[in-house]
Amino acid sequence: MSKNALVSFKGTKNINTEIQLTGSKSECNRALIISALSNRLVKVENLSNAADTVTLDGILNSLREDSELKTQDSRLVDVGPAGTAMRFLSAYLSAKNGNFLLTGTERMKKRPIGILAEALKTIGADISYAESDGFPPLNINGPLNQTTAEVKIKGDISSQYISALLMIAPILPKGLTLEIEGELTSRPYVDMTLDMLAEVGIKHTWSENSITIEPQAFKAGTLVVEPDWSAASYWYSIAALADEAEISLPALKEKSLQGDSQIQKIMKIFGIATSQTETGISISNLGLSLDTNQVMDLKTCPDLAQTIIVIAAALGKNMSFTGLETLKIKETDRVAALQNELAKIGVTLTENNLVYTLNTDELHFPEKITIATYEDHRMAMAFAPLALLINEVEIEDMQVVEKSYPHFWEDLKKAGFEVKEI
Ligand SMILES: O=C(O)C1=C[C@@H](OP(=O)(O)O)[C@@H](O)[C@H](O)C1
Ligand SMILES: C=C(OP(=O)(O)O)C(=O)O
Repeated sequence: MSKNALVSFKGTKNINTEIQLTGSKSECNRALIISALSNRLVKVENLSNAADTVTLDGILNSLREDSELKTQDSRLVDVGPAGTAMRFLSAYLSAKNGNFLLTGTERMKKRPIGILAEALKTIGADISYAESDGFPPLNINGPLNQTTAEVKIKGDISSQYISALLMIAPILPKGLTLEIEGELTSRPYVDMTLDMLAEVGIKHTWSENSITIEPQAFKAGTLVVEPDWSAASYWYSIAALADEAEISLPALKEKSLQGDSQIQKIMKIFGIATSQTETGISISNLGLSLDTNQVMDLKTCPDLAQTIIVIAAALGKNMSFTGLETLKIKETDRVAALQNELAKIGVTLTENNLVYTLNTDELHFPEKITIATYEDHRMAMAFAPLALLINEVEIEDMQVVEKSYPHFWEDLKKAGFEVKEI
């Protein structure tokens, strides 16, 4: 039986705390794949305890043991709800020797992968869809026999397809040239992939829409993972909804590989200041609010969307947002989930020509609300800070946070929230 969290905050809403966040799951999952591709020449430091990272690490370790046993049977590889693991392993396993059935949760079977699978087939991979065309599970028979280095790939559905291909490019006999068609979504994640590859000696060229990586060897080294900026965003939310806040987040860097570090800039409009300290970053609520009458484009930081939209709603800002299209194919349809749950505080989020606008004219805070989480960690973490404004916030299926931030509830308690498991 899954448990719910009953979250409340008694007394003055002053938050003064230091929170040690776990490593970025995006950086970790790249580091693990790169380490495996380099035959462990590349080491990883500060591995996250995010369930998605633990899952990928476990899979890569067991594949390594299996390959020592030289099993010929098809191996079942189950990533659960981990999108990056599904996409990165599709490419990784295509390049490896063996037969695999790559699968995940029921939701994973509804998250498209056809663009990546077809690109892999173009370069010579042997992949077929085990259930529905274009979706996991995938049958993969590796290693691929590379026929071409050139592949066109749509950029506007998920950047994970592109990162997956870029990581295997150095070990392919012909390397890869990806021609990205349409607008590239979530671009900072592609930059992160290329930056991490560069750290271990892999060069690339990016000219107009084409990224090329020649066959080349990984250099020995250690990829040190920074704490997770997407997780940090919930502390910005807490700072914004509190009366006063001073929160230290050790080991985070103002200039980060993670695109979600742009939360620093975004939150200025809600009066939250960030400063780099010797040990990490520190955020504080200055009590000022800047102009929120702008349309905010979230295409480069989709994982911040729920945090920012819930903050704006709770502060009564009728803001507009663009770049939310990809939210529909994440852990849940995040737009629908936001619409359902914001309705519980009288807020609507409506779409017109791909512009989403909040209407907070009927905003109200009941004594208690119960938030459904739709198997989405970010629904739980984006809504829990409302306990600073609402006496009791019940978050359904509290363990959902494990996907990226297993200590979330413990950290809330540390900051003075009461969290009861019910
Ligand atoms: O490459 C990555 O680590 C990620 C890319 C993004 O996905 P899309 O590129 O599908 O938007 C992001 O939402 C996801 O949480 C992690
Ligand atoms: C979308 C996410 O993850 P993934 O695509 O890796 O499942 C996320 O963490 O918000």
